[in-house]
Amino acid sequence: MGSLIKEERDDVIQAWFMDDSDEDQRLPHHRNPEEFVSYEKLDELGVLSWKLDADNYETDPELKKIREDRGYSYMDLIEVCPEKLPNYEQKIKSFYEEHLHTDEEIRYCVGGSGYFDVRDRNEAWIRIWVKKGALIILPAGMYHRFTLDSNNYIKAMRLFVGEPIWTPYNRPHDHLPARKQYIETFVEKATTVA
Ligand SMILES: CSCCC(=O)/C(O)=C/O
Ligand SMILES: [Fe+2]
Repeated sequence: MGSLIKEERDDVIQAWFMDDSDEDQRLPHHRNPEEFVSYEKLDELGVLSWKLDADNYETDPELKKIREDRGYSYMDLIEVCPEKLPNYEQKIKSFYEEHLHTDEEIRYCVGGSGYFDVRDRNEAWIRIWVKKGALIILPAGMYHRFTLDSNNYIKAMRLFVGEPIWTPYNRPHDHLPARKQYIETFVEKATTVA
């Protein structure tokens, strides 16, 4: 995972660069050889992650603190499977269209698993596999998509600051302020390093 020291998070979150194959989106799509992506690299892209106690999410003090620190007042649960999600086929298709949101996308996997794919600075796809216990935050303005894996089920907590806005803006939506601000963070980081 880029670092030789194993982290607790590795059990529930893994990330790797994707191959270019058009095969079933629910397959892992590793490159050959596999190229894993470190948390540091995800962090540079603005993607944050934690491993939490998903069996006790209702009382978990760590989740409570993250919500308080980041102002996540809204919370609901979504189950992605044909029996539980209305308009399942349509939703699955739209989740996998490359899109961005004008706010963070915060998802906490409390059951099942799935893949969040995000673009790196060179437009390569990074696949982030989340399993039970993984909380991830994708920054506003980042192009991404979501698919179930071959287990075909995820139960996720959705968090938000205030009233949620779920609108996906399919690529291209480069003119949106959220996208411009996201790009600007790279420019700022590059300037700071130089
Ligand atoms: C696992 S939650 C469903 C996916 C979703 O809400 C989203 O916006 C994907 O980008
Ligand atoms: Fe999204």
